Formats: sequence, structure tokens, C-alpha cells
Amino acid sequence: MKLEAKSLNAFYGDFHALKDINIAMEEKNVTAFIGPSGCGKSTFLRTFNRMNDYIDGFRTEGEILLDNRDIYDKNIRVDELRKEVGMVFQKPNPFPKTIFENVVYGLKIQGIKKKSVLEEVAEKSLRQAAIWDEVKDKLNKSALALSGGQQQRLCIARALAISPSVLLMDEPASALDPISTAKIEELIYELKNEYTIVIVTHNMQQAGRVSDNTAFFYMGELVEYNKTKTMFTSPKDDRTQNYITGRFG
Ligand SMILES: Nc1ncnc2c1ncn2[C@@H]1O[C@H](COP(=O)(O)OP(=O)(O)OP(=O)(O)O)[C@@H](O)[C@H]1O
Repeated sequence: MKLEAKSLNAFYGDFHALKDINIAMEEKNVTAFIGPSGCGKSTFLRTFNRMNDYIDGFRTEGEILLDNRDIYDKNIRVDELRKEVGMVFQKPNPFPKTIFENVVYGLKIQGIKKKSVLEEVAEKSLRQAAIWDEVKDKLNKSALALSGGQQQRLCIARALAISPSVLLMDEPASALDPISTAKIEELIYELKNEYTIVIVTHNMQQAGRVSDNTAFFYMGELVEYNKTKTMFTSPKDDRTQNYITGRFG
């Protein structure tokens, strides 16, 4: 699915957090959002599944389009939207339930009860998230007993189980060790064959490794958006150059 923002402004009360953002992200591609702390990356990411709706005083102007549909239109059902646009957070957040119950959670909410269907989707999602071999013999054990890296892959499996088209990832590897991080990065690379992925990251090397395109944000503005290779070798804006060479942020 294609993701676009047109003249998007976002506010937390009086604070203008996103300023006239225009961007079109390609389908089945990985887009990385980079920029110094507080520049609006997470705010922008969360507009794509309307996670900011829960925040008092938050409002947007302009459009966020998912395959040309404005997701802030009043006819859009947010629960339907979230089936299309899955999200993985910075800290793994499995529910205090079994591994199996975690993966099938979204399906059960949708009213799917048939055991064979749940088992099939659980296996498929856990395989896609590259964690099946590690958990297949303990599906009925608590998810909280898994390592941090395993929990994060389980959360990715949980997001995939509802068959989204878009996967939003907010610093999905920042709480993980290098080996788990490498696994998540490989996984992102695999998943882009099927999903449109947007990842927020503070790690320039990671953006370079996993993304096709990169968007650099600074103080609520989208400063530069380009192919990742181009952005990292010949940034157009001085602010991008300073950031990617580690001069600030
Ligand atoms: N719930 C909120 N209420 C008020 N202001 C907020 C809220 N969440 C974020 N902000 C402000 O909006 C701006 C953008 O925050 P955001 O979390 O999107 O930045 P970020 O680039 O993702 O930062 P980081 O890299 O540190 O996670 C910041 O100035 C922040 O203080």
C-alpha cells in the first residue's frame, strides 16, 4: 500500500509538532525516518494508524493517504485501519499470556475462534517473524519467559497475524543486543517483499542497511527525502549532512 502525507500539520495543543509535511512512500519498500530527538519522527509514524488519537489536545491538518484514502476522514473506521496498518514498538510489549495467545490475539478480537485457523496463522506468522523454530515446542508457555529479542520477534509475529499491508516500526531494535538487532534487520529485509514498512531509527548504520528510502526530519520539518544511498553519500541539505555525519543529534 502506498502511504502519503499532503500538507500535514500536527499539533499537541499549541505546540506545532509537524510542519507542512509532504511525502509519498512506495509500496513494498522500507522507508527510514531519521532525525534528532524530538524532531517529530514518532509523531509522524503514529499518524499512519492514528495512534495519536488517544492523546488529549492532539490534532492534525492536511491529509494522510493510504492508497489514496484519507485515513482521517470521518467515515474511516479506526479498527479497520489498524488491521491494515500494524505497529511494533520500541520496547517489546508481549501480553502476559502464552506465546500462542499473543500471536492469535488480534484474530480472536476479530471473532475468529476456529482452532485449526488460529494454529495455521500462528505458525505462519511465527515463521515469517523468524522465531518459529525457537518457540514451536513451547507455544503454551508464557511469552514473558522469552528473551527481549525473542519477545520483539513475537510482537512482530503478532502484528503480522492480522495480515496488515503496512508495518510501522518505532525503533524496533533499540532495546536489543547486537545479535537480536541483526535478526530484526534481516527480518525487515525479508518482510519488505510483502509489506510496506516504515521504521524510525536513531541508528544511521541501521537506516543504511535496511531502508530503500530515508526521510530526515528536523524540528518538525521534513528536510530531505531521498533514496537511502543518495542521502548517505550526497545529502543536499547542510542539516542532513551535519546529522548523518554525527555533528548533532
Ligand atoms: N503526548 C505529547 N504531548 C505533548 N507533546 C508531545 C507529546 N508527544 C510528543 N510531543 C512533542 O512533540 C515533539 C516531537 O516528539 P516525537 O516523539 O514525535 O519526536 P521523535 O523525533 O520521535 O523523538 P525521539 O527520537 O526522542 O523519540 C517533541 O517536541 C515532543 O516533546
